[in-house]
Amino acid sequence: NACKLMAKQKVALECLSYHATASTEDTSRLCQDNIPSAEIYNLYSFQFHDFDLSDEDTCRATLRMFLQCNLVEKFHIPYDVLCRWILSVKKNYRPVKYHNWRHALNVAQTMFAMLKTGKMERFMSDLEILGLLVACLCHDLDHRGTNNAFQTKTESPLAILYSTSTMEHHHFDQCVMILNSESNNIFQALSPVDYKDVMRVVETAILSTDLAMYFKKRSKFHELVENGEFDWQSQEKKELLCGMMMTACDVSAIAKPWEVQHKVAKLVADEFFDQGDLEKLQLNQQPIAMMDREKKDELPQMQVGFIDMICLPLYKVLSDTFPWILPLYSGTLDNRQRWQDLAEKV
Ligand SMILES: CCCOc1ccc(S(=O)(=O)N2CCN(C)CC2)cc1-c1nc(CC)cc(=O)[nH]1
Ligand SMILES: [Zn+2]
Repeated sequence: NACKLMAKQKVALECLSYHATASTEDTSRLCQDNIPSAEIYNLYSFQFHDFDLSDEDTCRATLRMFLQCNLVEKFHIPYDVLCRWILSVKKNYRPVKYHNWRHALNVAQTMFAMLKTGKMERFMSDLEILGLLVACLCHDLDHRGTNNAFQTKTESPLAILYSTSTMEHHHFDQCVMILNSESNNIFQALSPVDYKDVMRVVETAILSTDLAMYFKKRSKFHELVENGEFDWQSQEKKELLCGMMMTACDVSAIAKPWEVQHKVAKLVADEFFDQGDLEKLQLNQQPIAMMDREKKDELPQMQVGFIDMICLPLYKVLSDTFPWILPLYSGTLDNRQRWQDLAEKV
């Protein structure tokens, strides 16, 4: 009957999440590790990159960020649960060229730097800081290296489940699946009210990483900044600010020193080109220029467009209110010149 079917499905899901979560060995190893300082990992800097970090270092750096924000004490997160959760999140990223675990780490580190070095933490409650870090680490979980349009075009099961912000709903789903897995719930000690609130922060933040949502919300955000909005404490305004911060972190590779930006842009391009190949072969369709490796010469000009359309306006409006994140604006401006020079050479 239906109850038995539901029970079977529940068991199957738990079994699935069992295999999707970290092993006991990996967890205890990370648990015993000594965790280098935030300065050793350069976590306070807007120029951070992960190129020299081993996989284990990426997990230790993530632990260090939680420790620096005192989140373990404030929310009574059992240390072994936090270690297991970090490893489970890492395990649920696929080895695609760009939207992998290291992208998630970089996005979380930019959030950490915006909160600390950018002094934005003063506008955030501890619960919001916890939710934002968790959202950054989980925001692209189980990404397949293909975008929302591709899910729709191929009528993938995900597009049938979610017709808008398809991938972003799936990323949040995966985040919930991990939290509901045995000894992976870092929110286990929170009160029911706090649990509901932090899950709302995480869900809103992850869904706001759909660039289509960013375009919708940013005019409202500009309006608030123009009117000299300071308190940012109303629920609606806070969610708007958190959404803008998530996009700022998600695209922050554009603001990194040129050597870093150049390497990361190649990873982005390679992943886009792989999708373009799939569209040509699987769908017999001509991909958009951004995903067509025959048009790689147009890449520098596309980056200038990306900077002008998405990145600079966002970093400008954010740094108008939060001046200490200006390095994101200036770093992007420097890279704009580099891409412009390359665009003129071709
Ligand atoms: C580097 C390979 C080319 O990369 C791009 C090409 C075009 C544009 S776009 O702004 O014109 N635009 C974005 C919205 N799409 C719906 C339509 C196309 C953006 C990028 C880009 N995106 C990211 C975020 C994943 C990172 C990055 O470095 N570059
Ligand atoms: Zn992302």
